[in-house]
Amino acid sequence: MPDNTFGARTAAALSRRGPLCVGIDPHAQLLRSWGLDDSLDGARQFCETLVAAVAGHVAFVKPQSAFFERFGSGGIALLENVIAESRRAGALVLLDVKRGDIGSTMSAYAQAYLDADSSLAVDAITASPYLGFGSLQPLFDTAQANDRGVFVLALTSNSEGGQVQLARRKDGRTVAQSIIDEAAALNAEAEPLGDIGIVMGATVPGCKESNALTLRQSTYGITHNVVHNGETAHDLSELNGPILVPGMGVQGGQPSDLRRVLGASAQWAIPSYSREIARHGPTVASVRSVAEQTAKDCADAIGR
Ligand SMILES: O=C(O)c1cc(=O)[nH]c(=O)n1[C@@H]1O[C@H](COP(=O)(O)O)[C@@H](O)[C@H]1O
Repeated sequence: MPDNTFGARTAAALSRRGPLCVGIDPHAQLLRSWGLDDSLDGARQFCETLVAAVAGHVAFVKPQSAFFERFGSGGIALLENVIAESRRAGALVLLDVKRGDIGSTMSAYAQAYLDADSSLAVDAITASPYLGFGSLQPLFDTAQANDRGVFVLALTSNSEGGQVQLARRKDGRTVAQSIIDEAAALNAEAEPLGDIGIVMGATVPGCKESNALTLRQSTYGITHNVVHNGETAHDLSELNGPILVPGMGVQGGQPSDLRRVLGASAQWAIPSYSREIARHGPTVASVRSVAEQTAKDCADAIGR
């Protein structure tokens, strides 16, 4: 297996730099809390500081496209700059765009974000499988041809996600489990890791392994809730791919949730923090220091 695949580059980055993804979300409230205007200029200063603080130190940075798109063409130019500077500093860039459309349109998104010739080309993007997992095939094909990756939403961190993602299919699996299984099929036999990641929020119910652990403790008085979680609990044991874990920090997720949600697959966790890290700005030193401490806390929790 060539060293240059996205899976191989991810495994190397997690070993070398530790398990952390820092979100770059030029959010109006964050800009104001840094004493900046909620304007393109403010966003530029915010991004320059974050990139200087973390892109040479953490495994992944994750700009969220919407926070750039809101400034129009100037915002897209800023995003291009963030991508180029972050990659130059050695971070893998995961662009959070959550694209999901019919296959022919997905080919155009693939060209925009995963084709090496595009000015917006990144190492990986997030994608939504809710027009059908197969509709994402053009992304998978372009990613493979360009040594890039795709992170497919499985069980998201927001409380509304379960309405769709925990629904049961006729075969008894949850929709989320079927997405995990489809990703696993694409990653089968890849070494050291496949190119197709999934997204699992830190705020979701535990995986089968951690539920088994909790059920064993049921003699000590654990509630019905645990049994219910057990029924919809997911199984990641065959995934063989990286797992983006948003919902950390401000949304309530803690490093200890990594094992609870991912079980042994936590070794491939990429815990993602946006506001929780950025709120320590506006200095490069304060942002870098909290990012380094957070990466260490996550590594300790995972046992990396
Ligand atoms: O794909 C994501 O990054 C994502 C998935 C998810 O399930 N939940 C989630 O909050 N996110 C993103 O993570 C960022 C929020 O991170 P915090 O500021 O750390 O809460 C936003 O950019 C969200 O779009």
